[in-house]
Amino acid sequence: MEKFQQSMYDLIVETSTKLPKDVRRAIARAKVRENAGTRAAMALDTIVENIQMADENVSPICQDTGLPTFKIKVPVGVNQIEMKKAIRAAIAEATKNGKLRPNSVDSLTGKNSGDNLGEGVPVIKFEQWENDYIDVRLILKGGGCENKNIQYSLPCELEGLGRAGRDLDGIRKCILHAVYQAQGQGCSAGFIGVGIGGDRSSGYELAKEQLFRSVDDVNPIEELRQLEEYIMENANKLGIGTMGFGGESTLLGCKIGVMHRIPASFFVSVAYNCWAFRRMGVKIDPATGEIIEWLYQDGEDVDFAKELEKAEAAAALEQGETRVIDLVPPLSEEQVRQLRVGDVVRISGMMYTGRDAIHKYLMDHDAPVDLNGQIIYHCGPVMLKDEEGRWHVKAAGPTTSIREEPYQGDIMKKFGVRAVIGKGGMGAKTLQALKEHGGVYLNAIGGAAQYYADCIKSVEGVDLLEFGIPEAMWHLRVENFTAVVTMDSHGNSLHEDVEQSSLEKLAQFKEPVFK
Ligand SMILES: O=C(O)C[C@H](O)C(=O)O
Ligand code: SF4
Repeated sequence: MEKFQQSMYDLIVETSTKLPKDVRRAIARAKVRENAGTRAAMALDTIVENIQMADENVSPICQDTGLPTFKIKVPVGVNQIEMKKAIRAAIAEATKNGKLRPNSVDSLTGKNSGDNLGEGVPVIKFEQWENDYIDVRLILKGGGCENKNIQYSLPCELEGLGRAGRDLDGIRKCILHAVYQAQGQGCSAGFIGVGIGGDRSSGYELAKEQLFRSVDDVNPIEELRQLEEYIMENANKLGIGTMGFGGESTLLGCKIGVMHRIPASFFVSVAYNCWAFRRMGVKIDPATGEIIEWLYQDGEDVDFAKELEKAEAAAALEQGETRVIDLVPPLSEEQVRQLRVGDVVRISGMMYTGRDAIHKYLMDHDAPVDLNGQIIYHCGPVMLKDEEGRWHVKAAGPTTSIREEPYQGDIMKKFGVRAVIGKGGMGAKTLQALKEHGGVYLNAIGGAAQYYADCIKSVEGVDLLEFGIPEAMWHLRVENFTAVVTMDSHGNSLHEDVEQSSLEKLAQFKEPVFK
């Protein structure tokens, strides 16, 4: 088994940097479905470009490399303790090389371990089987989509859909609702795994297990095959679209599993995965530890380079209609008040990262830099330090902004911040503050971590690094950083509009379908 650690390192790097073929095909299908020239089509073009860049740079597709979860099947007699050690060493190595973001945080002290190791992290689950090879599957599921997982206890009342009973039709309603409640915040278009039955923990476990199925497989249970097909057809009618921008592609895959339950409980658990669906698998020779075969690689590959050529043509078409505005901070109130939902902005100059820890800190501390007229970027990047002590950005896409909702408006007013960049949009409190203070919310494309890293020309400083790499305040000099205005200073919010219209569409699915 001497090669096992190297094999695990290769599996981690491949999973973080290259999407499997079945996922690529699903994304290509979404592109075909999307109407050219729309914001959703533009978002999909950025996603495709990002996938291509991650391939070429062998760098993380998304900066959030998740909570690494390994599912391993071993022949009887294989030493699981040694395997665990090798996996932990491979994880630490991949983190050191910038293939994973240091993502393991002590839940009580908030301290980042720095190497992705920690209490219960990574997750490694073993099972024995009677085959003569080892099967290792890995999923890197990020926090934004993990936060959109949801569990229903039937019977229940669902917004838009009414009563959901303890039957197939009740399950149907839960799944549609799960897609609706995620909106664009889990970086739609997404993939869902559904677990029917079990208890609260085994139900979620079953839901996550479904994410290891191939996107193109067919459910062997006839009712579930029908339900999967129904969901794929109808969830895309909710009009949430890529990034929640509205559009035709909201869901890229739906896999449903079932297990027994106890009489009093009836859970439907849904695991939501973003478009950056990073899961991979290998077969391993138990004698040497070498990789015998890569999984999820059947069928046709998608040539995203060709897709990009088509995208360029569409973008040229679109530019005539959309206002594209160049911004160089510091921004004045007047400049910001001129921006309207739907405008595209291109930023050159400085921006400062700030996410959960920074927002909480700024509520009762001074800012380490003058933020007057500046832009805060909701981002937890992957950073590497070179031998001379200079920092380099390895991946830097936006994080889910709604987590900062309790703080954002107050922080903008307190420090004179004029714009925030993130993804998924923010709520009523921030919208009100944008109006009162003269501010704007800019939506970047979630998961496009290579695309944005490329816009960052230098790292000019860092504050509060004691919060850990993802949570520190990084001072970034950018060039032509592109984002869409989705909330403006006149009370308009694209997110509010899409949420409202998708709720109306959800209500169309109220009547029973499966008797
Ligand atoms: O932690 C992050 O960088 C992002 C997270 O995955 C998110 O979707 O908000
Ligand atoms: S930022 Fe988006 S793409 Fe990245 S892990 Fe979070 S949900 Fe997924």
